Amino acid sequence: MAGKDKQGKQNGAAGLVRKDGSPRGEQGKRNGAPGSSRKAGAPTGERLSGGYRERAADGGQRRGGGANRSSAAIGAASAEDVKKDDRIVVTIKRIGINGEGVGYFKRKAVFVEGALPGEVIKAKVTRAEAGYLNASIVEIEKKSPDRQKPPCPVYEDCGGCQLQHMTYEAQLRAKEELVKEAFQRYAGIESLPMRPILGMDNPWGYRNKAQLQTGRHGEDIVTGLYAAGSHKLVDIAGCEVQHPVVNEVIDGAKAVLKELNIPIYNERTREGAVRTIVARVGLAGGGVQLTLITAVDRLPDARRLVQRLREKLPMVKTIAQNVNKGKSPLIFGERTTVLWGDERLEETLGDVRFSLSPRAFFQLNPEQTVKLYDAAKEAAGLTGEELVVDAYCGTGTIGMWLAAGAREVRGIELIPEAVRDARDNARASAIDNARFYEGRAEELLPQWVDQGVRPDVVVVDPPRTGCEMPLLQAIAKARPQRLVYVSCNPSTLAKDCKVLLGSGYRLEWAQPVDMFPQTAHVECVVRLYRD
Ligand SMILES: C[S@@+](CC[C@H](N)C(=O)[O-])C[C@H]1O[C@@H](n2cnc3c(N)ncnc32)[C@H](O)[C@@H]1O
Repeated sequence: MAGKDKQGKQNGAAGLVRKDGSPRGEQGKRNGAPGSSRKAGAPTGERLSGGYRERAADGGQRRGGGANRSSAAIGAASAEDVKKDDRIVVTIKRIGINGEGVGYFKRKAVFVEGALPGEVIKAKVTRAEAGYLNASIVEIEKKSPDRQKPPCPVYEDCGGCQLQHMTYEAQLRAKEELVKEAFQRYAGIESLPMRPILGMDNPWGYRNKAQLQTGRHGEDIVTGLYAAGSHKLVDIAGCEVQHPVVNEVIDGAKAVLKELNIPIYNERTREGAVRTIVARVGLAGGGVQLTLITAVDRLPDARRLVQRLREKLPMVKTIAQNVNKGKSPLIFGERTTVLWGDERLEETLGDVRFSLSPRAFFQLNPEQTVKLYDAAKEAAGLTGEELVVDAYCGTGTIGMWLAAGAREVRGIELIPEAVRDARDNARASAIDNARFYEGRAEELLPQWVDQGVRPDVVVVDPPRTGCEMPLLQAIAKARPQRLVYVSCNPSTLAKDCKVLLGSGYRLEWAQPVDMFPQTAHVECVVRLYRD
């Protein structure tokens, strides 16, 4: 999944904040099985919870000689005896899929938020299940050299990033390990042919879009994310993973809303007008698209508001209003009106052009998206003769990336709006050998195969849950020579690869790409082939 923005989801599903201020991870953050991916509110590129406050950074010089112990019970004889609130000492082995440290207590997996590989942690058990323990840091007995002070002052509360307490080099290593470990565990591949992860030279300021809830702290307007399950809005002004121009526009818009006394929406009372500010910067020189999402039809003082925004923020090329009166976690409502400026933001990714309406999806980290798509192109190994199926195609970007090298591309996508965008984007880029079909990949591809369609290359880029079995079966039946699997979830990637390996494919290489530095996300392209 490449830089998916999940436009619809509110960031507010992220972030746990303990009332007592102790490290997070104690309030059922891990609701599913260990290592399971977070589904709700945890799409790629969107905000995940997982900040952490280091409590006892004593450099590992504490009593007890913990540094030499792999794990030790404090008040418990075996892993099965361990209960909530018990203290244990655990050595962290690796980073888990949500950015937490993973260790073992008497062979039982322990998930410790904020802990790093190599660290020895005295931890308090926050959840004791048959197969795993969740625990929070009480004290770091041995500290990793990879630990750093998170640059962001609201790292813990915001929850948008999970790995700021780790150096970037260590983040990249941890992501490679995540991929390897998933293939060992779920596909039985001990020695994955994996290329070094593609990271960023500057792992900050890469997000081209912010969509922030608005609220008031006294006189001030704040923009940020709601901590999960609460009405606490964490102000993330100046967020360092956002593009600086995006931050500038958010700040300027806030100042104008305050100056004109525009009513800010109150999540609790459900009164007020402006509930979300969305700013997207076009890196191809298109300026900034600014959208105010309101809980009311009429934006108060709209004329003066537009005028002041234009004066204060000359980089803004579109000012739009979207109306969302709903209670659901979706950010955008159905109706968007451009109040001033360009209807669309013109963007490019390589040679592909995008004409983006305020709601349209676009990759959040274009620099890394190009690396991901280039890896997909290499994996596809096109000669100009191929029929390529791009399953789960979203707005069609991967298919369009490949179209020039293929005879024909057929994209399949579930969401009608995305299919329309894909068609528009293909037209804008004068790509005439790509068609986009609305439907379920696991239904359409089997139908096509039954009708005798035989793709030479299939690309899949499914949601975190991975591919549906009927799709994998249809691929096995159609026997495309090359299979390109693009994934944002190493676990489901490895599981699906196991099925594909069982149906005659071989795995040539895996290429991890760091689409979202400072977060626990890792994308991966895998090339599979058969003779
Ligand atoms: C990970 S995104 C991939 C987007 C695209 N390949 C890109 O690079 O931007 C997954 C896409 O699959 C779509 N999707 C989810 N379930 C689907 C299904 N059963 N059949 C087809 N598309 C589906 C989602 O709407 C989403 O656009």
